Amino acid sequence: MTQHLVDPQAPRDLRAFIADLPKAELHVHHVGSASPRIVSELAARHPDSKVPTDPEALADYFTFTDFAHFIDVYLSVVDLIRTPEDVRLLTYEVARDMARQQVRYAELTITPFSSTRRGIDERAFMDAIEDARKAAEADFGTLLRWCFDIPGEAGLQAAEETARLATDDRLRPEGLVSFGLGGPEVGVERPQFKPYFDRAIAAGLHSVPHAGETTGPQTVWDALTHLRAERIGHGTSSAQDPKLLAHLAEHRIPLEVCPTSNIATRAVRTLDEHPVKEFVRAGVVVTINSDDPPMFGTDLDNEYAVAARLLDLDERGLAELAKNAVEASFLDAAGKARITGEIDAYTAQWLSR
Ligand SMILES: Nc1ncnc2c1ncn2[C@@H]1O[C@H](CCC(=O)c2cccc(C(=O)O)c2)[C@@H](O)[C@H]1O
Ligand SMILES: [Zn+2]
Repeated sequence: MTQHLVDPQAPRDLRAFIADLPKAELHVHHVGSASPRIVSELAARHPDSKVPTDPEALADYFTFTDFAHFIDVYLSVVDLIRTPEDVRLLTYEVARDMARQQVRYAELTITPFSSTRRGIDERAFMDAIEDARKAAEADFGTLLRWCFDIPGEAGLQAAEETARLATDDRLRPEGLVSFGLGGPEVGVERPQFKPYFDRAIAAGLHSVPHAGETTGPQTVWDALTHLRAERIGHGTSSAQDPKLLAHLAEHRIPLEVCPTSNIATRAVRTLDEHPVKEFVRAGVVVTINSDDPPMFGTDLDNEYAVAARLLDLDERGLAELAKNAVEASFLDAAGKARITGEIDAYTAQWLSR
């Protein structure tokens, strides 16, 4: 792992504030959220897997030479999920880990194609995530919603399958709110996915592709123009194009920024070089997210601590960041008002101590 949990440079008091701050997370992957505890449990069920279960060996296994290496390792964890019960366990336990960090609402990016192509029945898959969503809401008070993403590198057959699973009324899960596109960007041009995004948008889903994580600003333009993106996953390279930054700011297209992820996959060299400051300076709506937290040795609290340092934020600034995520989410108005109210009440109470 490239980074120790909880940014050691963040003041202790600010870390305590973050720990209990009610939060929303908009960019976090389902399989990429499997903690060592969850990985161990899945590996015990499937002992032929090459994924190590010992936490120290796992930390080493989760150290990446580049983005392609990260995807290789990611897919080995995907291979651990073989039955609907694995899917349910993963989803429910991920919600438990989120609730511990006071995450009230999360849009979890799920790649159903990866599961159906590995032989999990599509109906059973949908039932497993929905069952876990309802149980997590009842048991932990964390609301989960889904973003189904196309693994772009797997080609148009994967796009077709993902669009079908997301738009077929008999299959489409109640918690599904958005449609995405992930995986490597090099050689995976965004415009080819337009027909699939058109179908998803026509079915009432929001468009949230990854773009500008591992390629330049043209990919972000393509996501906006061809895929009608309402938010951008990462968008890191937008910083290279002032016109793009102005466009994102003017149209209030939020960026889902995942600082530690960008270091772990070597998309950005060091945290201090991360362009999040430039986004804020340009007036772009920034949300802070964890992406694949255990794989990157982080969690959402740590990402807020990193953001506080990079953006020089106090408690009020952190509360604004948390509210950005609620506002940029696809939760209904009443749900947004409730969580925003909780953030304000918590912050006021903290500052009046
Ligand atoms: N930081 C990230 N940036 C981008 N994506 C990320 C990130 N983190 C996690 N992902 C996930 O990785 C998946 C990629 C999976 C993939 O490429 C693939 C290719 C061929 C076959 C198969 C298969 O399953 O058989 C899968 C994406 O769909 C996305 O959900
Ligand atoms: Zn991602």
